Amino acid sequence: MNQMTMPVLPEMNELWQESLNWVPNESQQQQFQRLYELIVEGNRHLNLTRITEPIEFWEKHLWDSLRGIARLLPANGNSGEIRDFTGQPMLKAMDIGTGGGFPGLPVAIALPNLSVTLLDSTRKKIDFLETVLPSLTIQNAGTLLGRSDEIWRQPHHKAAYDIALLRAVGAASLCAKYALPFLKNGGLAVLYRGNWTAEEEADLQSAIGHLGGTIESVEAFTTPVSQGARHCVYLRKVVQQLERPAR
Ligand SMILES: C[S@@+](CC[C@H](N)C(=O)[O-])C[C@H]1O[C@@H](n2cnc3c(N)ncnc32)[C@H](O)[C@@H]1O
Repeated sequence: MNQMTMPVLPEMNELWQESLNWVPNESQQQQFQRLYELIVEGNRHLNLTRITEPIEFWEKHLWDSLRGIARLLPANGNSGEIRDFTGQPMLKAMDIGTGGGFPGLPVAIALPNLSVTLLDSTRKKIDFLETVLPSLTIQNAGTLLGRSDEIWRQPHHKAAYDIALLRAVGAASLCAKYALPFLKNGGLAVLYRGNWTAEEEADLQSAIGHLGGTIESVEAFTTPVSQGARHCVYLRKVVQQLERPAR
């Protein structure tokens, strides 16, 4: 298989359907393919990812990104409104430490009604993403340069988001400290993890109380091609934080 040809097209539709009960439409498939090409190209100048083989890219970047928000994916490829547990529409997501755009870019492609902010503290990565967005013709994502532990203090970012996504940014307790200040009451943080231990959960539990967060669920699953172990930890923002989060 040509390195630039990613098997996102019909070959993978069965796997999308079986594993996520969702199949990208043709335009989303083209955007995934283009994203793959742009990441492979960007990797020549920037250290974006070690994952560049087509199937691995599909599994560890596309599928993995979408597995975390599987509960929000509309069935049968239509782009329905996303609602939170109170029935309010979920409109704004923040991908904290997005790097080369994961999980935020696949999420923005899959959920066109969600507005996704791609936040990273590394200028080169944000500059790269600035070139990627027009190439993908994504209207519902934008970039933000800065550190999460500083940006959240700005009034238009504080408690302003419905969803926070964090993958490979640090310990779960640190991710929670980054995420919860951005969330509205009722908002959801998705922590993408590999293995998950009782120690991590205890550490997370003790970090989130004063930030107004609660562990809603922990989902354990394996990836559909290489059967790698994964966990997604879902945190719910239940009250406004009582103290300033630690840096
Ligand atoms: C290992 S990369 C992970 C990238 C991507 N989330 C992924 O899963 O492929 C971690 C990224 O988080 C960024 N980062 C770490 N701490 C951050 C913070 N407090 N605020 C914003 N970005 C941060 C780094 O610059 C880096 O690009």
